[in-house]
Amino acid sequence: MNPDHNNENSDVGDVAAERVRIFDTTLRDGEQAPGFSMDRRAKLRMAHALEALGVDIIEAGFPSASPDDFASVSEIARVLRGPTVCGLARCHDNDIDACGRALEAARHARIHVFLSTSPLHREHKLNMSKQQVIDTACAAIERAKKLCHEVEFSAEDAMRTEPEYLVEVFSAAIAAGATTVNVPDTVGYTTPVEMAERITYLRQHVRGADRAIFSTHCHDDLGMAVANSLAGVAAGARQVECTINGIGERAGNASMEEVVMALRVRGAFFGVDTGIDARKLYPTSRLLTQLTGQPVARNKAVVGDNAFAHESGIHQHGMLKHRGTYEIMRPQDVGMGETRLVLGKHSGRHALRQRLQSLGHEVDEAAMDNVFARFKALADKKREVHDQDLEAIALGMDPEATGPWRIVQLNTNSHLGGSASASVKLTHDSGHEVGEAAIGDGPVDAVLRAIERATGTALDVTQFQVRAVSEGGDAQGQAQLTARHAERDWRGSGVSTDIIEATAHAALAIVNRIERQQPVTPRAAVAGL
Ligand SMILES: CC(=O)SCCNC(=O)CCNC(=O)[C@H](O)C(C)(C)COP(=O)(O)OP(=O)(O)OC[C@H]1O[C@@H](n2cnc3c(N)ncnc32)[C@H](O)[C@@H]1OP(=O)(O)O
Ligand SMILES: CC(C)C(=O)C(=O)O
Ligand SMILES: [Mg+2]
Repeated sequence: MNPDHNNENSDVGDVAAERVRIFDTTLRDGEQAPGFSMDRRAKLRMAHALEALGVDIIEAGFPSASPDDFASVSEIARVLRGPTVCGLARCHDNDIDACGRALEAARHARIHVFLSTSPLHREHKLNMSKQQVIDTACAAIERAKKLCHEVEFSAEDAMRTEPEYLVEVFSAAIAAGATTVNVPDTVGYTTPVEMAERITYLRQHVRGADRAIFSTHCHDDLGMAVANSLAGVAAGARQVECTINGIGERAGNASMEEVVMALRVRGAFFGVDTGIDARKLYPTSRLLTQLTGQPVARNKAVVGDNAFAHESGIHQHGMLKHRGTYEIMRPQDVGMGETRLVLGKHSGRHALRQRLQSLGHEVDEAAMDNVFARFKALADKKREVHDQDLEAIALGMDPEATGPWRIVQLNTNSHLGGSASASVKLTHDSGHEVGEAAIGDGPVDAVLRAIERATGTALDVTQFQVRAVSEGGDAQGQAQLTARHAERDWRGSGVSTDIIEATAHAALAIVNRIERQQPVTPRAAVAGL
């Protein structure tokens, strides 16, 4: 690789710019954690999303780790034209050369070499003296520099390293050609005050500090990764290493969405911003959960399901008066759709009335007490009260009623690589029994079709989710279905040790709701079965 070919994206000379570079390591540190491995296709998909998001540097992998990681880094380097593509290397000639080869086709490339500097790591892991660490790091940086103009050096376990020694390490690293010096809190041990002090101290004492970007790389073992990264920025760090959803070794890395939104929402406090298109944060987070199969917690900041959802009556009342009472950013700012006022046992009359009005039900003051009491009674039993439940209450019907349809028999048959068939026998409260069979793309589809035929109710399924609600081989599965019917969304759920049966119960719950709220002549009655 020509070491000068990527000069145009160089960090050097740009130190004063008040923009914080976002260095994404989802595809390296993020996928290093158990359960988060991604294959080449998944990594490439993620890399495109990160490019669209506007990250400055993508750490695409560790080329020496495996042939697939090498191939992933090469491919990402070849296809991405915007961000700098970076590969990680130990201070080993083979690692550095492999990194250089993997990045050959990159428009903007960076080799990231690292070596531990803390006493614990020097003594027990590397068996190196202080001077050997400096010499090894410098030799590695010089080798990398011959392959690539941009070289980052990380002092692994920097926050447990003697500060004066760290000054010597970084001074030597910059003299050897490092353009970014990274200060990792590898084990998530530090605190925000210490991080700010350390970055300030290093910027004051490292020789050649004005020729390099100082960077943070924080882990979340004590839940302070984002706070520590922001403290580093406040003290002058101009690169933050982070990951989508905060994935990474052990408890993870600093979460990109949190860092980015903190810098944006508290822009006046920090006085710096990033180049991230924040409206793509949520879609990118969702993509990662799909590619890894690892969901984020409901209460995760910025991208969790509850980040913009309110169930408590007092908060809902405030939100109805002024959004700013309980939200410091809008869900739209991070690409997440609308704020949700979820009705549950903590909700009050203001939110209930507003939702009923939006559903077309004006409830006068006299009737409201009764509607509210029925709503609370139901909410005590259910986690969330849905629109259909509210409609039933508003119409004076029983939201907990079951039937009229019930399952008597269910059989499914599926063949590997082929279609599946299902047959159902249902009874109707009117006394009729009806049996139907259908084929489909898999047993779930076949069962849904058989139920549609048997009940005469068309279900256009828009969402389908199955999750375990207990543990072990005999775990209960809960199926949740949302279906479109008569221009409305209808929800139903079913629980069984057999997920196909759970699905059938969920579908029937929807059909029953539709029938109870919009009484139709059941097919059984029409057919006279
Ligand atoms: C803090 C971090 O996140 S560091 C990055 C961690 N990521 C990974 O480890 C993922 C990828 N790693 C791998 O696939 C493998 O560990 C490989 C291919 C890199 C190396 O595998 P192996 O050669 O079998 O070594 P192994 O992983 O068992 O041990 C690590 C070796 O690297 C050495 N080492 C560790 N860090 C460095 C470094 N920065 N520079 C030079 N050598 C290092 C260790 O001392 C040890 O050396 P030894 O084999 O001479 O005892
Ligand atoms: C390789 C380095 C930057 C790292 O991941 C760490 O120290 O946590
Ligand atoms: Mg790390």
